[in-house]
Amino acid sequence: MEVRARAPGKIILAGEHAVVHGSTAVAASIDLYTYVSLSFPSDSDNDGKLKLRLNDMALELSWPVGRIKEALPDMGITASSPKPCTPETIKLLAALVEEHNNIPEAKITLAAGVIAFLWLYTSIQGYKPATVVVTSELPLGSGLGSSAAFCVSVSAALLALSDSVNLDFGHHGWLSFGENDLELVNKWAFEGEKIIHGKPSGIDNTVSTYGNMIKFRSGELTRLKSNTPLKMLITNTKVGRNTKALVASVSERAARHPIAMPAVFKAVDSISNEVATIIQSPAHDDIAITQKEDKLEELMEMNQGLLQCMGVSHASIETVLRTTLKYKLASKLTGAGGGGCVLTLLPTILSGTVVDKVIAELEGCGFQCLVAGIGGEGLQICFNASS
Ligand SMILES: Nc1ncnc2c1ncn2[C@@H]1O[C@H](COP(=O)(O)OP(=O)(O)OP(=O)(O)O)[C@@H](O)[C@H]1O
Ligand SMILES: C[C@@](O)(CCO)CC(=O)[O-]
Ligand SMILES: [Mg+2]
Repeated sequence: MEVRARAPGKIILAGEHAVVHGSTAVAASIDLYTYVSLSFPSDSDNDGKLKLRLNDMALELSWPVGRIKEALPDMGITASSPKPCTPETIKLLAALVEEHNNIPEAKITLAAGVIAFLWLYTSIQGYKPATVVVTSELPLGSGLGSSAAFCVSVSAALLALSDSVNLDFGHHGWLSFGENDLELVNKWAFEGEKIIHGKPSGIDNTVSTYGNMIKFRSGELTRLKSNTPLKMLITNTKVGRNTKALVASVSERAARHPIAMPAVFKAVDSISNEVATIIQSPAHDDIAITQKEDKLEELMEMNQGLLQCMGVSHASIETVLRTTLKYKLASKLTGAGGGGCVLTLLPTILSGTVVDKVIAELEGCGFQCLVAGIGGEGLQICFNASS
């Protein structure tokens, strides 16, 4: 039996970073997915190994399961009750990653993802030999939630072949989890995100699990019903960055300015709440749609200004902002910033010719543009009984 899971990436429309400090944020899933397949070997091809193939990194890692068992304290399988990985266990897992696999220096940020994988695997499936293959349509480390999509799809595949969820194994095609199972996947994915991000708010794994558009504050999810389709241009500056380091830098700034920074976070909270209200407000004609879009553009610009206050913008992001402003279009960074991706609202009345011109100019700067579908399906799985 093989199971495949797919979990989407996301954009944050308002509130990144501030959400880590208790403010509201608004996020939507995008139609780019990370896929994970999990299969257990038959008796004849069981070589006693856990194999992890990371297609996006062109890497195959493997460990004898006996060695994993020997290296870790006896934790037992805790699939139905997610728990955090202790700093001591992270060290043991890091040593296992180093011991059996030479991750090239250029791919070293990958180690945190592999440690998260091993934590999820051993907690949910124990020490069974298996093959796990990961492939993603998302650019990694660019602000589109690749780490969350990775943690959600890995957790879902592992749980799907455990006794802790209730699924129809005979179902053909993509299948959604029930509410309780979604909650379990989301909790495990959050534990994985903690290993990769240090101090995640949980918004990325939550929007990847549930899909659509959400408002999120202090771990609380509110599903939003958008009344008008939003079209966003996503520009990848291709400047590499690391969410863990950026989240830590904002926390350090907050510690240095204990009066000023909470005021910044509070302003972001008001912006996110206004964005959520506008998104859900009815718009029956073109004039109302344009009015909504004008307000959203202004709020995006205000949010970007506050992200600059937090110190997470970057010269490449400023270049995208200046370029889109020439066409009177509003933009903001999305995700952790420091490079990565920028969102530009494409108003409904904007002509295709202008969109083409903006894209050509941005791509002329060496950036990569994509127009992704917003607010689609969250996590789904698919069984392949024949394998
Ligand atoms: N398809 C994948 N294969 C292997 N590792 C992955 C994959 N996707 C994500 N990762 C892990 O996640 C890390 C990137 O996470 P990071 O949080 O820095 O960026 P992001 O999630 O893309 O952006 P953001 O958190 O701002 O939305 C990678 O270095 C790797 O450890
Ligand atoms: C920067 C951040 O706010 C969003 C990253 O997509 C981190 C988080 O909320 O965990
Ligand atoms: Mg991430």
